[in-house]
Amino acid sequence: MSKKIILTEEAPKPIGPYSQAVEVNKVLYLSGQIALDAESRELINENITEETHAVMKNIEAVLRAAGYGFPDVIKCSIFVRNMDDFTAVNEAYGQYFKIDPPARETVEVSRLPKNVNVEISCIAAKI
Ligand SMILES: C=C(N)C(=O)O
Repeated sequence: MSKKIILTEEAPKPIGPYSQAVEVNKVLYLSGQIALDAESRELINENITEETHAVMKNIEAVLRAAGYGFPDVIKCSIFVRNMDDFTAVNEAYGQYFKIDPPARETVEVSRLPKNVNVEISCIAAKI
């Protein structure tokens, strides 16, 4: 069994005791990403569409650092602070998964780190 910790400057540094991603036997477990800009560490949250795209950009950076891409993603978990954002989040998120989208759940939660509106984690695998 092999285990590799992924850390890239192209995505935000972890804001707690977790790794951006951990790869075990060609399966990549990504921590939840929020819309923090990797360089400025500022939140990108003018609106939920922009925020969701910023989250996906961070996910893409972590995937890329590990040698994966969106087509390798098999499962996502979406946490939103307001389920009224469901449609807008879907519209932005869906642009990254146009064919055979990953399995997924979307859950409304009372609060998220740094009071963001959306956090997304995922699992990718080299099949
Ligand atoms: C942002 C996170 N992934 C966390 O706090 O766990």
